[in-house]
Amino acid sequence: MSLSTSDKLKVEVRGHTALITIDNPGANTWDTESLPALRELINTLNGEPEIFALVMTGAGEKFFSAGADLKLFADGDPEQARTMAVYFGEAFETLADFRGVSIAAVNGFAMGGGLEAAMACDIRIAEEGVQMALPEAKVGLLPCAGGTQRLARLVGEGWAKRIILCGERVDAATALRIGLVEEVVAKGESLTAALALAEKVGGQSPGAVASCKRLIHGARDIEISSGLALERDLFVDLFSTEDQREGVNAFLEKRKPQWKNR
Ligand SMILES: C/C=C/C(=O)SCCNC(=O)CCNC(=O)[C@H](O)C(C)(C)COP(=O)(O)OP(=O)(O)OC[C@H]1O[C@@H](n2cnc3c(N)ncnc32)[C@H](O)[C@@H]1OP(=O)(O)O
Repeated sequence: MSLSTSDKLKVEVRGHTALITIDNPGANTWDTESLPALRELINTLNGEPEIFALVMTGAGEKFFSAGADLKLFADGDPEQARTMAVYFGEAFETLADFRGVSIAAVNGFAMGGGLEAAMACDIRIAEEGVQMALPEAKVGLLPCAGGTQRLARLVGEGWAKRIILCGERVDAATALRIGLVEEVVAKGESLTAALALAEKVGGQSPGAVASCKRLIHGARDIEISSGLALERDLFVDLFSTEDQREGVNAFLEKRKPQWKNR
């Protein structure tokens, strides 16, 4: 049984990692089929105790994703625009809240909603030569899939303004320098690098990882005193899980832990 409800989103499970490939012939654009499918897929993965990480990449060599299918905006229909904005929001917020670790293997152009998908992931690995942009204003639109919010948080307001307000494209080296991606690898190597990183997640307690992700995300929006209090509470909560005892005892017994995700 396929975990995906759309042919435009291929899924393959490799160990503890779900490999998601955006596969919409042309430019791997997002549309009214693939966005709800992504949201459903992440919800399904959240219920799969054996899945600790996901890797997202684009089919082919040229595009990670060129963003929204611009054909959908040709009529200037506000209702259709709202539908798309809601689909984007629901899909990428669900992706950002994925219980495990998400890694974007940016193997080609990441434009508009394509870059917004990558930014909704926890970590981005880009290939030399790829270009990234939020060029929505060039076509009279604005990034409505988290771009104005996530880019500024990742790279600061100055670079977010250069990229969004000036329509500047960044290459992989610049993206690394400004903090838009965490690693740059040779052409054709992003998937291997992303899967290798995802493999490392498999060595960590999934419950502890989920709590840490919640704390890191919360740190953006709450007072540090509240964040520190939540950190203590979630630390104590781990002691109600089997994996906490398994992790510490495996270390003391010099063996690999067997995570049960509970
Ligand atoms: C909330 C989200 C909003 C959004 O995401 S709005 C969309 C934001 N994205 C963009 O504006 C990117 C648009 N695409 C481009 O600017 C260019 O592509 C690239 C610079 C990425 C690559 O340029 P090049 O190498 O010349 O390729 P090519 O011939 O333009 O693209 C191959 C085929 O893909 C189609 N395509 C590319 N992007 C989109 C798109 N976003 N929506 C619909 N079609 C797209 C083209 O038209 C063409 O098609 P054919 O082969 O039939 O001529």
